[in-house]
Amino acid sequence: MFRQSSTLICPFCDAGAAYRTRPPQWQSTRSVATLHKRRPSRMNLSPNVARGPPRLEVSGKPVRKSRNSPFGGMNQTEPPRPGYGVKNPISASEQKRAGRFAKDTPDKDGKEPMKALKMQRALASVSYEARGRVKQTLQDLDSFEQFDLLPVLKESVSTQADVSPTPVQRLAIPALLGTEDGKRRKRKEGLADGEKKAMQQFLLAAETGSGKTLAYVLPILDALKRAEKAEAEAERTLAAQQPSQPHTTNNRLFDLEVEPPPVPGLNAGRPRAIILLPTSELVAQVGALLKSLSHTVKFKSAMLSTAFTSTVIRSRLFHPGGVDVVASTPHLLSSITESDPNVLSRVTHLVIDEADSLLDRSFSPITSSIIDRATPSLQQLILCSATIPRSLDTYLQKRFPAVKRLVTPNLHAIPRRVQLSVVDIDKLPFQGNRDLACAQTIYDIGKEGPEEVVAGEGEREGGKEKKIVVFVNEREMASELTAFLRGKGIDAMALSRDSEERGQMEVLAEFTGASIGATARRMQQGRLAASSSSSSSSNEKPASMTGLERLLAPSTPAPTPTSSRSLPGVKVLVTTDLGSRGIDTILVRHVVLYDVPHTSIDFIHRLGRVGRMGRRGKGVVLVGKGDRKDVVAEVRGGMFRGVALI
Ligand SMILES: Nc1ncnc2c1ncn2[C@@H]1O[C@H](COP(=O)(O)OP(=O)(O)OP(=O)(O)O)[C@@H](O)[C@H]1O
Repeated sequence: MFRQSSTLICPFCDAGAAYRTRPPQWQSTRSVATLHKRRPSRMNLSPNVARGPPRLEVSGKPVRKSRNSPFGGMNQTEPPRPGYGVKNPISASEQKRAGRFAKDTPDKDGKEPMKALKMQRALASVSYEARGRVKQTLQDLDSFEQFDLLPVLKESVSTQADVSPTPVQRLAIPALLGTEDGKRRKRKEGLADGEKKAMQQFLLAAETGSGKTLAYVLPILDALKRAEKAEAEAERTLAAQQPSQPHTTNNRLFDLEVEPPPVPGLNAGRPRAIILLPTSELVAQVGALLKSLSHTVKFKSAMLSTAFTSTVIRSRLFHPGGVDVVASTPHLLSSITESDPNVLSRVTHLVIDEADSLLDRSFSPITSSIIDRATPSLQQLILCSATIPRSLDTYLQKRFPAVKRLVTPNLHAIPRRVQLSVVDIDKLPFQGNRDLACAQTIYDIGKEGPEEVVAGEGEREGGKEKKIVVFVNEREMASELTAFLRGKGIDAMALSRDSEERGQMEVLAEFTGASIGATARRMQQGRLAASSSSSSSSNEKPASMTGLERLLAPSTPAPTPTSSRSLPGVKVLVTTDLGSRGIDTILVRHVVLYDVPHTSIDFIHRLGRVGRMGRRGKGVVLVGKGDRKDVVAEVRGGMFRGVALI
């Protein structure tokens, strides 16, 4: 029964008859039933029940019946809204808490959301359509023989890599040679004397460990050798065209014969190609590749970095025999060119390797000034990177809008052959102790079965040991964690900007498998010269010490044998971002991310130390309370699906 102002509506009356307030006979339901000559117990539903309750009105306005009452859901004449009452299997907040925030399922637009990574707005996007197009064009190239490279270069490649070219090499080599359309090399004959071809600009972007170095080194060497040949031919032609002057000679028979002054090496201090790299370690790595190629291709290379003394640097750069290719850090090269601007006067090829680092806010002014000063003679500017951050993308659009982008189909994707697992440090037994979780993870890896053996690697120095790289976000943490791990009986070494530069090459060589013989010896000589010129401090250690001995020597934090445990056959490198860029850690199968990386760029570079050149690899990320579990989940989801991170 509904009370409406002073009107009462009878629930038994089909017509919904209204009565005046408090009629005497409405003392009870029974009396009402009697009034209508019906028994409540035999009540039938009205055939008009589907019409719904009578429309209630107050002062002519409809009144909404509240559903928030025990009978609110009764007598519904319309179906409830779609999905009403259907239990959501996992609510959005539940999913978020569980760290699996619906990243594996596309949203309603069919796009992969990657919401957390999107928030970071770190990487420039490359359309899947463009990737697909590139993939198709690369299909037919499967041998170095198909490239228009000089035969001597093709031969030397077979000593470097006895296999087929990688996608980035298939893409970049023809483009840099100018033969990507299948036509013959474009010659410069059409140019008038002194006229210079417009500088070509390339961005070479491909996944980590995919052979980018060889992809730009081979075409550069090819160009240098061809230019050298062309110059020699031109000189010969010029000499042949010059008329012989017998009369003059006869007339001067009694003149004093004046020898032309000795021409100092024309190439001394004026390289034709320069490769800029962000760290001394990378200079050494690329320098080693150049050195090995120079044995067959015959050219002169020099590596310049602060790991060498100024005497060594000068003697290399200004060697009377000349220098063709220089690998250097930007700061060092910039300071050299301040005092000797001619160093850049003949450069035809300039490579900015790890361009995302070298053109970021900290490096950009110095790198840009080198580009500016080299531009007058430059034929090719090659930017090379494993990631294209948005900042680099914007820089290129503004500064080099004509840059040709050579981007491989798998750019920004961490390969599926790399597995990423997660260790929750808040759970037992770690209870938030990240150091302990890291040590236990290393022990777990150490106790796993033997590693996949790759042909040739077993013979390399230390090839049978397990190599693990641990990445930390803060460089102060590198030495702290190293000391902790040593205390737990783990053979750990630190590599960060705080570490002594001495010994870094030797430390890295244990993880890259690089021959530390000649290169390290040269670096050692450079360092020795430096140390002898500076006042010897009590911290100086004998030069004969190996990298490990140096690290273990008293001036560095000594390993505290607090643990009776030990983990033989495992070597650990604790490093920062310094060790994540470009270092070819080909012997490493495991990476531990002690901290959750700040951006997807860091994820790509750090996990890129494993899974290089088709190898398998494992990554373990330690996550705790304050960490971005959503980011980790998205990266894992992306890796699982084999899609590019954003
Ligand atoms: N065609 C090839 N076949 C097999 N191995 C190759 C080939 N080209 C290069 N390599 C080897 O692959 C390894 C990785 O090469 P490189 O360091 O140039 O990779 P990258 O793409 O520059 O990596 P990053 O982005 O980490 O700097 C090196 O050990 C190199 O010798």
